[in-house]
Amino acid sequence: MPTTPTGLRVQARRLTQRVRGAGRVLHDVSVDIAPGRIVVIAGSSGAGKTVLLESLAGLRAADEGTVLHDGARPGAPGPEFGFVPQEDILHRDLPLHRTLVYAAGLRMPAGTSATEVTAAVDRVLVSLGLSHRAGTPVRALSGGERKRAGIAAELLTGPRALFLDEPTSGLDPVTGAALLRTLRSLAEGGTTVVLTTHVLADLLRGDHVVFLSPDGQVAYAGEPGRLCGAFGVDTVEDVYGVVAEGAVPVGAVAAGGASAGALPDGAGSDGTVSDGAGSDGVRVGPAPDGPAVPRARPAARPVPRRRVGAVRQWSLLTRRGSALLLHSRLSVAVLAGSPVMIVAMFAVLFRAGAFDPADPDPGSTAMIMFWIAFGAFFFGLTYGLLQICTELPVLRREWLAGLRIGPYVASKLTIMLPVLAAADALLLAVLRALDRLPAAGWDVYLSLFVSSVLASAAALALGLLASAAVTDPGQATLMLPLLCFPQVLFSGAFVPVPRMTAAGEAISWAMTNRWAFEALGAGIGLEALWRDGASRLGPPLLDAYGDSFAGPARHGWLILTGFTLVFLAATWAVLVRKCRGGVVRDRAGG
Ligand SMILES: Nc1ncnc2c1ncn2[C@@H]1O[C@H](COP(=O)(O)OP(=O)(O)OP(=O)(O)O)[C@@H](O)[C@H]1O
Repeated sequence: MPTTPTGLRVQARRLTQRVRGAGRVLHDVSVDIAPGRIVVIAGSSGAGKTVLLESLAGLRAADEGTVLHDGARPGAPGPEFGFVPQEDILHRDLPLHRTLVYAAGLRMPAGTSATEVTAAVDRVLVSLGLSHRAGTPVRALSGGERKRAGIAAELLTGPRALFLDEPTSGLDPVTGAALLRTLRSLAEGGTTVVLTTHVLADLLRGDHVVFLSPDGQVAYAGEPGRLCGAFGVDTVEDVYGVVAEGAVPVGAVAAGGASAGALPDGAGSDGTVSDGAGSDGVRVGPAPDGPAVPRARPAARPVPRRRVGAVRQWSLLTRRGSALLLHSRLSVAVLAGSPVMIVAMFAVLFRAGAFDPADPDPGSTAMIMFWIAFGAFFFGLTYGLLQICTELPVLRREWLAGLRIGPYVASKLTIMLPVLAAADALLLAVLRALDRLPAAGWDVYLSLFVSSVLASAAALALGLLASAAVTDPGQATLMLPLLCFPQVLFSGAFVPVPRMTAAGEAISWAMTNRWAFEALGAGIGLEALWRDGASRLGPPLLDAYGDSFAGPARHGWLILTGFTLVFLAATWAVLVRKCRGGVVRDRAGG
């Protein structure tokens, strides 16, 4: 495993954090974490452990106070930074080794050869005891193995500091202890390790403990062995109890806001959590007066790494996305199943020969065109809706490591568009084969195909936007009917646009389905069929639909392309905002 001779020194000085909806979460917290140590952040649920961890990692801007890395504001994460959140930061469907190879491709500097990537992956797998699971899909790993797999991804670049949010939660005591031993060996190799935990045993396995009180102040900062004694209790469990009741360590200054103390510029000689408050390194009491908070120096920039270029990112993401799609049974079932089901339903619903000019069925022709438009829309929307929300934690972590959102969104389009085109072609081919569509020339079918694919592309982009905007797959599923309903009602198929109210007509402008319906109707020549066909129903329908099908199909294509671009741009903007939210660090490569 690549290790560094010296870990990162991490300091927080009089840090106060507020969270919208929760108010002040951390208050006047000061800690000084020396390189190569394991620091455990503990405290009751909601005490602010995660907020402190993210702040120390530079992922959360300080409301008051300062966070310093090696004495400077947190710089670009680059290879010195590893962060393992509670959520999985690896996709679950591919074998572990392959998953890590993709993760390495995005994290390691441009120019790293495939052999070097494989060697780095092999090394971290050995060091985390996962070599024998290299070929196992991530989803089939045990909880402990998955945690270690997440850590493995972070170790690929040999970080100087590793931040972990509850790495042992959900693990049995033996597996948890083994994970802590792994972290110990990393610390011995020079890495600074900071973790949050609820597991009592973890507190005693670190070098230092920062114990937060329920109101987000440091109740104790010091050696684990002195924790119980400091509060005059026998067990760590009791510490939680007395801290919740507002107890302070025996002999501590009780007045004022508790704090680990504002730090002098320089860690204790033991290089640990230190506050200048005595040999036990524990202070609970007001921070000393005076200019305790030094002004942060401009970030000392690490040696710039050459970031993987946008085209290579796009290519890597496209390959990974395609592999993930094919490995997920659910995705394959949705991709293949929904077109087949819809085509079968259309075949059963409509009679043959509706387009026969000698005996046309004008009402059915309009409905067939509408349902082709809606089928194309539905394929695109369902394919897009689960694309992003299911992997947001992975995206966020990779964004921090240098992933660009543009290539990410482009890769989604690259993967899904050919599948959508195939579904649309299948729909048209089957309807033609069953005589639900007329015997017309290639030019007509090319026009129908382009209209369908553009309708699918716009719906895919809308699905991606919704997927980026929601917070979980459950919300994305709820979006499906919400997005489909207006597309049906305001498409102009059931209530023709000229018969709508002014408000309805205005809304119909924003419906991609309206433009797809009109482009399809124009492409197949509905107007001529209704006007010249041998059906009495044709002229009244023509009258009702007005000039819906009068323009060239190209008109609809342009509008659908515009919608696609707007939705994609909005997806990009939402994702950039979600990734940036509160992050104070620059990104890898600037
Ligand atoms: N995104 C958020 N929106 C609203 N409140 C938040 C958010 N993040 C944190 N909080 C609030 O901030 C406080 C501290 O949260 P934090 O997750 O740091 O606690 P914790 O000590 O890690 O808790 P736990 O041990 O349960 O994970 C909590 O009251 C929490 O509800």
